[in-house]
Amino acid sequence: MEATTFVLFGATGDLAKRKIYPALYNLFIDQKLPASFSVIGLGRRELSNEVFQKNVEQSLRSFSRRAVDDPGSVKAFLEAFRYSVLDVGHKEDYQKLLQLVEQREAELNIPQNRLFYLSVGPEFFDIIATSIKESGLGSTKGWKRLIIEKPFGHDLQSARELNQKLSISFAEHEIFRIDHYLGKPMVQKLEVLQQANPVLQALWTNHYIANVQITAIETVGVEERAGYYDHVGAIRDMFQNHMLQLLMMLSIHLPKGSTSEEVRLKKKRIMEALEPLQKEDVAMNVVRGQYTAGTIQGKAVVGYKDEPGIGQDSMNDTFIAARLEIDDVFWREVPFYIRTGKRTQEKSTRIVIEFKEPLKQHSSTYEEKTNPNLLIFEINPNEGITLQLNTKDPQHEGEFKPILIDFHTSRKDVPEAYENLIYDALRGDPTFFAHWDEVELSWKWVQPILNAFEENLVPLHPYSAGSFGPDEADQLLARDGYHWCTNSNTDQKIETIKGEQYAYHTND
Ligand SMILES: NC(=O)C1=CN([C@@H]2O[C@H](COP(=O)(O)OP(=O)(O)OC[C@H]3O[C@@H](n4cnc5c(N)ncnc54)[C@H](OP(=O)(O)O)[C@@H]3O)[C@@H](O)[C@H]2O)C=CC1
Ligand SMILES: O=C1O[C@H](COP(=O)(O)O)[C@@H](O)[C@H](O)[C@H]1O
Repeated sequence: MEATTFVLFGATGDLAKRKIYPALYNLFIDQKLPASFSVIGLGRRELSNEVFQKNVEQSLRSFSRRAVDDPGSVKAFLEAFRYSVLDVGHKEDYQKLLQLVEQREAELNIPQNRLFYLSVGPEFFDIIATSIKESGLGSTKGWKRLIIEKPFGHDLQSARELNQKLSISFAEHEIFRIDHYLGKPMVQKLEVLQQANPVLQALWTNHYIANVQITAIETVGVEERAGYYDHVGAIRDMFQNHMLQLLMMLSIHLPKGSTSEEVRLKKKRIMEALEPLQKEDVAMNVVRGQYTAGTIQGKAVVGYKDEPGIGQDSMNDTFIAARLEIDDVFWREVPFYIRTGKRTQEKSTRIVIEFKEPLKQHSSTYEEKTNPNLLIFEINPNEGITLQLNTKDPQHEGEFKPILIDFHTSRKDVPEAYENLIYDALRGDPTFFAHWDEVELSWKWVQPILNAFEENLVPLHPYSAGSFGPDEADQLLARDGYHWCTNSNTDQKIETIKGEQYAYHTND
């Protein structure tokens, strides 16, 4: 991997502390960083290099999945870090930064490969990109890349404006838009699993698949993010980006050896084939909810309106469920159900594929006793794949009973999303970053929903914290004869498996 200078805007912030430093450290331990690597952290507050390095070390101790117990490794890692004060609006700070970058490049005798990571509020993306160009930081003899955090715009128009501004300073192939769901190992495996398994390839169509359910629910509430979250809600925070990316990754068909360009093109095709919603149809296909007081894992929690920083009149959505259809030859008439929400009963990110039951109409007894075949991709907090099949139960007069074929991975062996993504950006591999075309098409699809919410055309359903969202989200599926497959009605009885192994379980 080529020697690189990693320039981190927002080096004193929460994301840097919790995700970026631990990811860099884990890559360092795994020898996945360039041999010559320089990090320059930026923030408004005055810090010496020593204090900055101490802060980074503290973040490793708090958040790294790897042990931080070898003083030699920790020291070698921290030696790469320098700090410079920068206020995004101060031109002279960029000149100071340029001098420091060049000085470090000279000291380490490395080419001018510069990776700029914008871990700051979205209001600064534009000015930083422009200043990188104007200050000369972007005029390198090597390559330059820009990693940009979410949110990418607030709606279709603002996303287009932001992209237009960024494109003055960086070409599309130099922009790496983070969607951390694309860095999750199981999401990255979806592509490989399909390419490497003819059985999955063969089944991946509307001939065999009855419906697809994509869930990302969490027990946490708004936490300390009222200022941000109350303006975006679940629709912008999760649905427009993470959930639609999961839908794209699941539904693309990829031949073996597909390039990153082909992956992006296929994802774009999916978004283009997504049946558009008219504003007037939103209420039929989208459910929005807001949590009220309840109990989560035995603990009483307040409702959204009583959270710090949220007003009693807030109409913000903390839960979204939607029914979507992809109008292409593979997926026509297969409903995709998506739901995401805060303060639900469990933390679970998963994709469930429910298979059709072609013989169902021919035998009433068969119909009564079997369960649908399910293929479940567990993404978070556990990672695994489960296939639910039916077999006969000799102990119960030959009744059908579901069995689960199950593969789970131990969490400590799984790289964090940010590790995968930073590693890819260092190598210049854009496969698991959001291309502008996808971002624009996602906003385009979501825009009528935003408009319908704005005009109050969609009821905001209350749901108790600790539930699975409003009942209306269940009705979305019930109308088509389906129900959400949750942990409690599928694999609740799978034991936790330590290490990486295959297992076979019955579900009785
Ligand atoms: N935290 C998270 O879990 C996630 C965050 N994100 C995104 O990552 C980005 C960063 O978030 P987060 O770390 O939580 O934010 P924080 O508020 O914790 O940190 C913001 C950073 O920006 C710096 N900053 C603020 N104002 C200026 C300025 N005028 N000039 C220069 N630097 C400035 C701060 O430095 P200082 O105060 O020292 O000046 C600080 O380092 C955001 O876009 C957020 O949406 C995305 C997903 C998850
Ligand atoms: O991007 C975000 O994601 C988190 C959930 O991420 P996960 O990796 O824990 O599933 C969500 O809590 C947050 O609101 C959102 O901004």
